[in-house]
Amino acid sequence: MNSKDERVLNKFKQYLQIQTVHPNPNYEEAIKFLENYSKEFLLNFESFELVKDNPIGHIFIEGTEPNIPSILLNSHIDVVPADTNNWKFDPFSAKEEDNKIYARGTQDMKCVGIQHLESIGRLVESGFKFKRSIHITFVPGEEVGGHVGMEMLVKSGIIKKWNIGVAFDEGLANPSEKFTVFYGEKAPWWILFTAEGNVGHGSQFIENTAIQKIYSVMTKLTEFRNKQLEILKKDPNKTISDVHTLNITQIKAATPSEKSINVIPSKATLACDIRITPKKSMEEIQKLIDEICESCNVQYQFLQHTPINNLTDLESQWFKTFESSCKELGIEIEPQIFPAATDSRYLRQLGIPAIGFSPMNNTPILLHGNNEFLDRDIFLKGVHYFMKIFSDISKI
Ligand code: MET
Ligand SMILES: [Zn+2]
Ligand SMILES: [Zn+2]
Repeated sequence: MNSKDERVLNKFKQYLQIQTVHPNPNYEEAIKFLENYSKEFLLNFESFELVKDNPIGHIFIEGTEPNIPSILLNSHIDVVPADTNNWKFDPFSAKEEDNKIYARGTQDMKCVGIQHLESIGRLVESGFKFKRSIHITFVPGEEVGGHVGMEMLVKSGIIKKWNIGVAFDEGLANPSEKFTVFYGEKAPWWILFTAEGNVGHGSQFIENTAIQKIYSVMTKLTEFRNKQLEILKKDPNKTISDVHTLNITQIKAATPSEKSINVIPSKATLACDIRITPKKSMEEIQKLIDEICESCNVQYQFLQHTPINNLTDLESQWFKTFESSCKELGIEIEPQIFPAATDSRYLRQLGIPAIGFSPMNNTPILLHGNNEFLDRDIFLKGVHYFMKIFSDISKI
């Protein structure tokens, strides 16, 4: 192991140890860490807030042709919670066993954040001159919808100002020898249904209660969910990205006093997480929601809505160059549609081709799961892959 590799492994572990976990991510410490790390490569680092207490880290390297479209390397700083009781080690200790580093964020996606910075830092250090300008961003809030991070970067006009030609963001591990690359993703729609209904004594036959209405909503949503699963199961060539998914993730109803089991509450809510495949029209889903609201006499609101879902053109010069870099590296890639959501959707909405790539082959997909880990050698190889990919793509 050479000293550069030792160093980047330590950086990776330090970043993992910073508790940027919801619901109270420590962004301040992460930004300080990223700033110091950038300074070691003499990279220009700034941080700014578009939403209070949600800092965005930004490294800018001006290209020798600063007016042609630039390259964006984006990662999110935040991670989802981890239930310590179900882990082998403390999920924020970054403990290593059999060459595997265990921590929340090893796969999703602190690995990629470090790899972006380290690969660009090494190239700059070696005297490599980028033709295209490079923007590296570290954004908050991806795991809770991206509203305080990437969505704001887009809405504020900053992304437009940066004149981005191509963006890189997260992907997923692949348990085989191959690497998965994402050229699109499902559109997340998070919906909150609200029912209001009759109240009364818990001993009576009260009609049209809020809970009965929400129960009907649940039945209809579950029917839809089961139909999608059936479509998927029937055809062995289909993957989860070919169908919509739907999960009911919250149900709430109670009188203000939870002890009052004999009082029928006036209000009930249900939240569901729908992921719409870009292979089918969104209209079908909107119709389903409207039909449910009409027939069950409930209201709805979007907690998350992606009205446009663009794909990255696999024939574009950007993707073709990425593909040929991988070929030269001797790694095989499998282009796919991301089954969940990433910040790439905000970029693709602007028509920016985004490539979702987390270089993790021979690795089980453990994002958001227990004992999330990444092998140290796979992580280190990723730095080299990115060096080649970014230097190639900056030349076109
Ligand atoms: N990446 C997370 C997910 O797909 C949060 C994105 S916001 C819909 O669930
Ligand atoms: Zn992620
Ligand atoms: Zn995630």
